Amino acid sequence: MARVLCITLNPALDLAFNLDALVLGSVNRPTSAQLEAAGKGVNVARVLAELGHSVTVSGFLGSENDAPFALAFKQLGLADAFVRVPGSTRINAKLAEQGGRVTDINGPGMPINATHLQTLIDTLDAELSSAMPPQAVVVAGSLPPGLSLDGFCQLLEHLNASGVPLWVDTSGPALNAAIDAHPAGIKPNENELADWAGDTLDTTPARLAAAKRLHQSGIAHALVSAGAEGVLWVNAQGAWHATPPKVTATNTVCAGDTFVAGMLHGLLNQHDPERTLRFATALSAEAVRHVGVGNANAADFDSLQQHTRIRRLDDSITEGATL
Ligand SMILES: Nc1ncnc2c1ncn2[C@@H]1O[C@H](COP(=O)(O)OP(=O)(O)OP(=O)(O)O)[C@@H](O)[C@H]1O
Ligand SMILES: O=P(O)(O)OC[C@@]1(O)O[C@H](CO)[C@@H](O)[C@@H]1O
Repeated sequence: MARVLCITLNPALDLAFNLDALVLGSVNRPTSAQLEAAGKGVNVARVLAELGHSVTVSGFLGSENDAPFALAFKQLGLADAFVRVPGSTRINAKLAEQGGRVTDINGPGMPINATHLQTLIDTLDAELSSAMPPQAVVVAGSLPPGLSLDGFCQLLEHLNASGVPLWVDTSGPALNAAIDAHPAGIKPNENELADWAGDTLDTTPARLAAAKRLHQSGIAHALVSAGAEGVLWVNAQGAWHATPPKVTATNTVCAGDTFVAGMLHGLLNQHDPERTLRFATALSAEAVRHVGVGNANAADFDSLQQHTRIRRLDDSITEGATL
């Protein structure tokens, strides 16, 4: 099993409510509520740890409410390299209705300054130059207030310079900056990538063209996801489309993070591309059936994998996928 460093610059406590139907402007009484240490990189770390990898988590945490994170990291066996900064980590509300609609209310997060960023870079340097350095680094989620795009680029350049494959999953202007940094892997969804692509990506050919452009720009693993319509993957060995199995989607919040973790799991284990993509797609479909990340130990996980459709989109030779 591999060592992975998962960085969440703007983590969150996710407050997930299940509601029959959300009524705006009224008192809503959810049927259940759950508070969990989260944020995209933390979610990726959860999945990888459950799959048996050795995972270190880092980023910025508010020192005033870090107890639920410390507890979750202990329970999951995650090594905690988060930099504590004054203040409270944000709380993001996830309102899931019976019909499958999910409303996310994501707070801005705690302000970060240049000293905090330098402390983080020093912390990450220590991880990267340790006797057992990570075999992959993931940076996932939005940027906290005070962390400029220049600061983000500086961080990405620094991580890239270590030579460890870097995967980035973010949105908005930070996504464009990440693409320019040429990480090893990237997985925007079709809406997040539309701005960079200069077009709506509402068809498979449009998403394939965008994924090819991403790959040609120097990104080894270009992935574009589109919810239930599946995901496109372009790398040096070829191009694939995966269609997830049909499931009842009750909470899609962690689907993308589960997918990224599933891809890394396959690549780090040097599984072939089809097996890698099938596993990641089935695991992310598993995730949308409930609150939280996907569970590869679900009783019907084999069946979910069997009902995941993988299509090769080109004629090039398939070899083992590498990170
Ligand atoms: N309704 C669904 N049914 C089956 N699988 C789904 C569904 N929604 C998402 N998935 C799976 O999850 C993967 C990622 O989903 P999506 O494209 O919504 O990513 P995302 O927008 O990054 O997710 P997130 O909500 O975590 O930010 C998809 O490629 C698919 O495999
Ligand atoms: O505001 P960001 O950083 O873009 O997204 C944060 C977030 O919505 O992403 C995860 C799901 O992917 C949640 O755990 C978390 O609340």
